[in-house]
Amino acid sequence: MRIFRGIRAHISEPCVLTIGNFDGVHLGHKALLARVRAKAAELGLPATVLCFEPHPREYFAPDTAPPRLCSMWRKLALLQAAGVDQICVQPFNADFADLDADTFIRQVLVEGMQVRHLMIGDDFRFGRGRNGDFEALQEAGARYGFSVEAMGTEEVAGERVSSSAVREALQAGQIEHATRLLGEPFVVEGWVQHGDKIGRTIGFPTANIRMRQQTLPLSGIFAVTVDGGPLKHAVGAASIGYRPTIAEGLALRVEVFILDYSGDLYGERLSVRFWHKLRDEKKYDSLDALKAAIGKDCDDVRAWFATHPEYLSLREQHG
Ligand SMILES: Cc1cc2nc3c(=O)[nH]c(=O)nc-3n(C[C@H](O)[C@H](O)[C@H](O)COP(=O)(O)O)c2cc1C
Ligand SMILES: Nc1ncnc2c1ncn2[C@@H]1O[C@H](COP(=O)(O)OP(=O)(O)OP(=O)(O)O)[C@@H](O)[C@H]1O
Repeated sequence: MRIFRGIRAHISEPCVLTIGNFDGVHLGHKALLARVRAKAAELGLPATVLCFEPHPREYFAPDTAPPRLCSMWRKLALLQAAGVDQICVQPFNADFADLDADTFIRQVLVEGMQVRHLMIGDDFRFGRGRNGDFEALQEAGARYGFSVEAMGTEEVAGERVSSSAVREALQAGQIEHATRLLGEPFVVEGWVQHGDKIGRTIGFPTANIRMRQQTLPLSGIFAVTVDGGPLKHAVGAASIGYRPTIAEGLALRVEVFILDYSGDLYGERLSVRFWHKLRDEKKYDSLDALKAAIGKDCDDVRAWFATHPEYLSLREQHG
């Protein structure tokens, strides 16, 4: 898969194109990408994605933009797995945001990307003030010689699949629903770093995952599986929170206690898959009370996996 930064960076081939943020690469995105890939094969052209960095909402409202579902690296890996041939990552800056719909079509789609067929979602809007729509694209396509196709809405149980819906499910603790929308469990990936080494003193040493971002779309205590280093589909209890029992005002921490494992994971890169939320984080009166709570969490994790055998086949698929 080829990756370009910016539309003027030598995309010299005509292509079948789709555009969007693709945060999380959920089932709606996957359905759209399957259509793009099929059309690209039919026309003998590369299946191409144009996405933006930062996301437009992060550019316009950095303080209120929602947390990302995945890192740029994971997005690229998921797009590659979906059969995309090339990706153009366009910096979203003041100049780009200011392009009106006509200029966007001419400079970006026609001259920059050399689009021959454009596949978009049913709600796609573009250009300054989000003024451009499907009709504008069709009209321009007739003028410039490209075709445009809008994909019908991809739904799961009557609900439109969207990155926002996945975020809302995660925020509400409806992890199984997020899994249905994504088509696989939500993942946090990162390197294991040193924590405060309190966990081992209460019998629950944890792998602390280094996070780049300071916000995540979910919080609390979860049943998870962990892959990476020596671990393959290891079962664990994960905590995403601020550890109020230890002190006030601590930074957000993602940590996992891996059941039935003892060993050194420092410096390993782990993927933590979230299957089920057990509870919210709590401030306990003592470390003993915290220890008892984590012990119960581990029992609950075992019980959850024991009563949900379907996760076994899913973790084989997505491990
Ligand atoms: C399954 C699990 C549940 C946890 N629940 C809470 C909690 O409810 N409240 C809290 O303050 N900390 C909670 N923690 C975080 C602990 O405070 C943390 O693991 C401990 O401080 C060890 O930190 P360290 O890895 O830096 O040594 C939880 C951790 C795990 C693994
Ligand atoms: N459920 C869906 N059905 C059809 N097309 C979709 C669906 N979800 C997204 N798309 C399309 O995929 C492309 C990329 O989507 P994008 O990531 O920008 O939006 P989204 O997933 O709807 O996220 P958000 O919730 O932030 O709006 C767009 O063309 C969009 O219209």
